[in-house]
Amino acid sequence: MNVVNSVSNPVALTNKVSLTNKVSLTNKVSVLTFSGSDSAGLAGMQMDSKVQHAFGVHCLSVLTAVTAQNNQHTFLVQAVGPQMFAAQLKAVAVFTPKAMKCGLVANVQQAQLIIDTQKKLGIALICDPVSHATNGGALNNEAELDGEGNSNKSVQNLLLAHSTLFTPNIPEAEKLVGFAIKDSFHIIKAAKALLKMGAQAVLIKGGHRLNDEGIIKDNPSTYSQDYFHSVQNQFWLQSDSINTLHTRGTGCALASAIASGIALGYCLKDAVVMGKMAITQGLLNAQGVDGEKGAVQINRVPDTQVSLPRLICAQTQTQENMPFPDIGDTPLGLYPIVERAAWLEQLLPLGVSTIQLRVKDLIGQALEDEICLAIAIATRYQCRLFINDYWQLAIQHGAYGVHLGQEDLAEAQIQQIRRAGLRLGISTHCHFEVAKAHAYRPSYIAYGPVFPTKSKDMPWVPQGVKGLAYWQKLLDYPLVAIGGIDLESAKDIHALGVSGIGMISQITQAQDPIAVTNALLAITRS
Ligand SMILES: Cc1ncc(COP(=O)(O)OP(=O)(O)O)c(N)n1
Ligand SMILES: Cc1ncsc1CCOP(=O)(O)O
Repeated sequence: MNVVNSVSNPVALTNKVSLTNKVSLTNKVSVLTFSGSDSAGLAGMQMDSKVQHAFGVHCLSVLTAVTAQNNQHTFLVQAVGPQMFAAQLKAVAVFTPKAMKCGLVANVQQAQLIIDTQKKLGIALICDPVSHATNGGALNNEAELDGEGNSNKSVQNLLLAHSTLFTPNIPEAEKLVGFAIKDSFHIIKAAKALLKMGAQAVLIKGGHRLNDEGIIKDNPSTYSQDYFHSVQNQFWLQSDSINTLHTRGTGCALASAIASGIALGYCLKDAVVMGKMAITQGLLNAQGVDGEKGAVQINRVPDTQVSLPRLICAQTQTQENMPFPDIGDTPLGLYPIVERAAWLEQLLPLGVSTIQLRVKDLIGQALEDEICLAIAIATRYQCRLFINDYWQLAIQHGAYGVHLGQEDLAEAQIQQIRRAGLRLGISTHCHFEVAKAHAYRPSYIAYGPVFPTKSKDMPWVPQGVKGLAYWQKLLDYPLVAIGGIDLESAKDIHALGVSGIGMISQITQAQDPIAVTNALLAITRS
């Protein structure tokens, strides 16, 4: 089934409330997990269970095999027999999992039963094709596990054809597509081939094997990058490489983190970003065990900016890898968003230090005149004026900055804005968009809607104060809260320590905009 297209609630197509909001105190959602047991406790079901627990999700555990392995050797692998496999499936049938995850699948019979279960439940299947442990030992080769003579390749082909998301690394993808993957073009070609073979989406884990030019090389490169491909979305997730020995269990952990995100109600592309964040943070926290090589350590929902990948898609323009200029030492504070320059004459004398001109109904000379007038007033009051959308006019007339939405990013010449020395603010509404904004290194990130808003049609679930708190904790960028904020809620939002509070209607529709602005300024200065 297609997570992206088949969710009945249209809101689920785009985003959900934050993780902090989403985890219910009285009931957990579950992920139906099919994996092997790893005697070293570094991968397999042991890792799946830990990761899902970290996300506040319950791990329903159907064991596919028992493996006797450590970091050096795989001693023995025994598939769980058909009777035991069926009994486990029967036992977990009382639950109503929200996603499925499979790792090591021992044989075609198991694969078929997993697929039958997925069809019956109609939930997403996140499939990590496991064939070898990091110690090099085969985990589901045909001789040991499949008495029917079916090869591992047929197990993977079967699962691939029914996966909502399939997450091979490069060697695993190479085996399935039948050609060598040597650069990023081959990765894209392989992703397309895997979709043709039936997967609804793939995430090819390039890991350390890609260098800056997208060419695979043997030495660890400066960053790791994974490629996501579905019919609707294609993007790279790029993170700085982490120098650690303790990398066991990353494949299992990634698929489990993504399945957890789906179970919590996030759409696939957000769950994939969350999964990548979990791995990066988990590698930074990784530890050895008794002096032996250890595993990625995921013990909480990812909550640091260093874990956030840079999301690069076709529309992302070449990066100069330079951040946009900062907004200075003074937080953005109260950030009114107005449609005419005349508002600046009213609000700036009150001490408003950041404002946005968001004109939606003018074109040509009238638009340019409005922008010029706003810049002149803002300059007089030394106020930080951001121009919404019209970046060329903002550059031409020397505005302080530009604010762009996600769609505008594709059309604007970002490098021109950067080279002209203007600040850049970017709107975001979910993990996917925050990771996309991060690739531009903007001056600030705006996140919303915090509450329901009447000022703009928005398909996004309002995040609430808790959702915003998650991003305020995570991001090092100055954060602007926006959407449905009023005098009362402004206090709670300010208390989170956000840099700015963006507002349209509370000021522009107020009976007494001056009084409201003064009251809001008192809050943001407190
Ligand atoms: C501070 C701030 N945040 C968000 C927005 C919304 O911008 P955008 O997504 O470009 O949508 P429109 O404003 O163009 O409708 C904003 N303008 N300012
Ligand atoms: C433009 C925009 N972007 C996210 S919410 C929003 C509208 C904010 O307006 P209001 O403050 O009236 O809710």
